[in-house]
Amino acid sequence: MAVRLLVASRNAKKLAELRRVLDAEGIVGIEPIGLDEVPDFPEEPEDGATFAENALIKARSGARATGVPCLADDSGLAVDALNGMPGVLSARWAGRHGDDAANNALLLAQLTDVPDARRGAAFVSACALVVPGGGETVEEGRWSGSVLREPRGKGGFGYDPLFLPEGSDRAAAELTSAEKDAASHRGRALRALAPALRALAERA
Ligand SMILES: O=P(O)(O)OP(=O)(O)OP(=O)(O)OC[C@H]1O[C@@H](n2cnc3c(O)ncnc32)[C@H](O)[C@@H]1O
Ligand SMILES: [Mg+2]
Repeated sequence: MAVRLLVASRNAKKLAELRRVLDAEGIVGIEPIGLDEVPDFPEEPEDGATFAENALIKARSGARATGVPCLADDSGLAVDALNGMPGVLSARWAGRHGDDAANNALLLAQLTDVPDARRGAAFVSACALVVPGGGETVEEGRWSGSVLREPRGKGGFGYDPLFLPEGSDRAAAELTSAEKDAASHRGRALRALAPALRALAERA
């Protein structure tokens, strides 16, 4: 029988990406379930200083509350000219959690006078797996690029319309899902976690 794996994200588009990458990895014996399939539990504040700490906060609380192995992602955009911010504050950069349009507008305004040569940035994802009684694993993935001067494309979510991946002539929001997953911070972090997920499936 398959091991249930709670994929703990309240961001529907991020959740879809996580499920897609898990699917593509073809890990036999894992059945991903969402937060809507387990009883409600209180959310803990994502107040860690790093993506890895926050990913662990989320995965630990999901595993503790449900007794089910839990996978969580914490991610964001680290902009060179802003000393790595918005970073762990990416989801609420303009003040209101998850307001992508306001976050993008504020980021653009902050970078108005930053020349093209200094608009470097990277998406970072930390993916954490916490198994009750079975340990914790965290893997990080990075996707380097730069911040555009105006939004382009309708795909993805968050800062994707403003992110030009290194070596690409299309913004992240102009890529197909498969193209984004192959290159993205989240795709890389989750693929690095695949051995731990396979071990979990085999243990059961
Ligand atoms: O914590 P959960 O419930 O998973 O959902 P969230 O949206 O709050 O997720 P985070 O706390 O990890 O914040 C991540 C933010 O960083 C940005 N971000 C992360 N990955 C991104 C991606 O692939 N493309 C564009 N923006 C991204 C986007 O603004 C997200 O809201
Ligand atoms: Mg969050």
